[in-house]
Amino acid sequence: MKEPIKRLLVVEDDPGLQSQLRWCFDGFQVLQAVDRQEALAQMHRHRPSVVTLDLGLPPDPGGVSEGLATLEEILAFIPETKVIMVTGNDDRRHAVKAISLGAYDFYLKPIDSETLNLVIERAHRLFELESENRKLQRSEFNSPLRGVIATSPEMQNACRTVEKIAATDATVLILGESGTGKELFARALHEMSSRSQGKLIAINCAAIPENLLESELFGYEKGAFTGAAKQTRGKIEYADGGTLFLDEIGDLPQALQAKLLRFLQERVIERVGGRQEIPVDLRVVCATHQDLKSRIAEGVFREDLFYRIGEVTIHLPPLREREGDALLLARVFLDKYNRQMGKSIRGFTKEALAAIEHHAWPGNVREIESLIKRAVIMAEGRQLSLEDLDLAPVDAEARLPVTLQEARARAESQAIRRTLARVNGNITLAAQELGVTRPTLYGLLEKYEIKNS
Ligand SMILES: Nc1ncnc2c1ncn2[C@@H]1O[C@H](COP(=O)(O)OP(=O)(O)OP(=O)(O)O)[C@@H](O)[C@H]1O
Repeated sequence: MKEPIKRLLVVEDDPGLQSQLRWCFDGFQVLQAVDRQEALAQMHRHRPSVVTLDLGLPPDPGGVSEGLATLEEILAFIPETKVIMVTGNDDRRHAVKAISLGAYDFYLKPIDSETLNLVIERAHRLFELESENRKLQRSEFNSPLRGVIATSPEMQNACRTVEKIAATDATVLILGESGTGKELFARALHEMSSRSQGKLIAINCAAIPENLLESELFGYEKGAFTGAAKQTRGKIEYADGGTLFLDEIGDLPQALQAKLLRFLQERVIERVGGRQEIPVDLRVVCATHQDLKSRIAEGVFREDLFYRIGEVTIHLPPLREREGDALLLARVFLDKYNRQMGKSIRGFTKEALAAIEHHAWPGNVREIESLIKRAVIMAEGRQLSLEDLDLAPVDAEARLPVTLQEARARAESQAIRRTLARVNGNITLAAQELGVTRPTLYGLLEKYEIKNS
């Protein structure tokens, strides 16, 4: 395999140093720039992994303001870039400031090419390691199904079911609230199946008026009804060899339920106004957000059709019941819209993370995606905040602990409060129940600021 090109950008306004630096790096394609504008143009064009940046650049060659501003703009554009500040000896203080702004390292003039080579090689290796790591993380996050992002056990299970049944011809029923990914799963199932060369034809049974749905699904013969000017194939015929996705199957009118059942049993259709039986070979995937069992109890959905379409049933839980998925989706969508809109927002504030975890997400994945998209467009800071997301803050008590230490502290303080409440504030009894000495318990009350009244 061809090695990727290693690119280094040298930002230096001194022509002597510039030509010295041009030739001293083995294995790198060296790009050059003399000021901020050129440096950013090179960043946009070549995206180098490492940049050496002179702190004193025109129009402020004697100061540091232009060097620091260039550093900030490079990092705002590609935060992962390894920027090495090249400074004079008396600039040490400013070099440290540059590190606090996100520079990778600094290097004091005069330049010793051998040492600088080592520093740059190491920076490049770190850049590569980090980007490899990011790729691995992404593939870990991504389930085996294309486009499906999930980490919760419930969703991993749903993905495994799809993998298992993809190669079969089983009719599949996908259940879940609106926005949980039913259509996404239907598409993934189609793509993994042996019918992926065929078409996936989707039809929303709730969106088409009842009198049109029959001819839409089954097609019609010329003259079947007023306006039927020519023979027309229906969606089922179009899906021949592929997959038919019937969304909102709970809304299928009863007359059509009987007709669909017949098709599922006999695998032939008759166009509206026709007598000829036409064989069609396809897989049917249905979805609904409704509770079909209660639709059956109400007498509006056929029980025999329910069993026929649900040879395999996949439940997609609402987002609020998927442990860890909301945060993961938020991060992945932030990444996606950062890239799409050329922004470089670095994650979320702590409060925003807690709110994302606790929000009920009635619109599920669709809601979280559009929220993050809007926030990326509107946000002005480096991180997305509660205000950017327009989410309600979570009170500290309910917030999930972030570190193990926090988790332990929270559990300890909760146990103490509960025990004290149970024993009516009796310290001796509480200490006994909790298995600690009285002095230890007093210490803990102080630590967690618990008032024993
Ligand atoms: N696990 C997921 N990973 C990534 N994107 C997802 C996931 N689940 C859903 N989405 C995205 O969320 C949006 C809504 O998903 P989809 O249309 O599949 O939901 P649905 O359950 O069919 O909704 P409805 O019942 O309203 O038709 C789509 O843009 C989809 O790509």
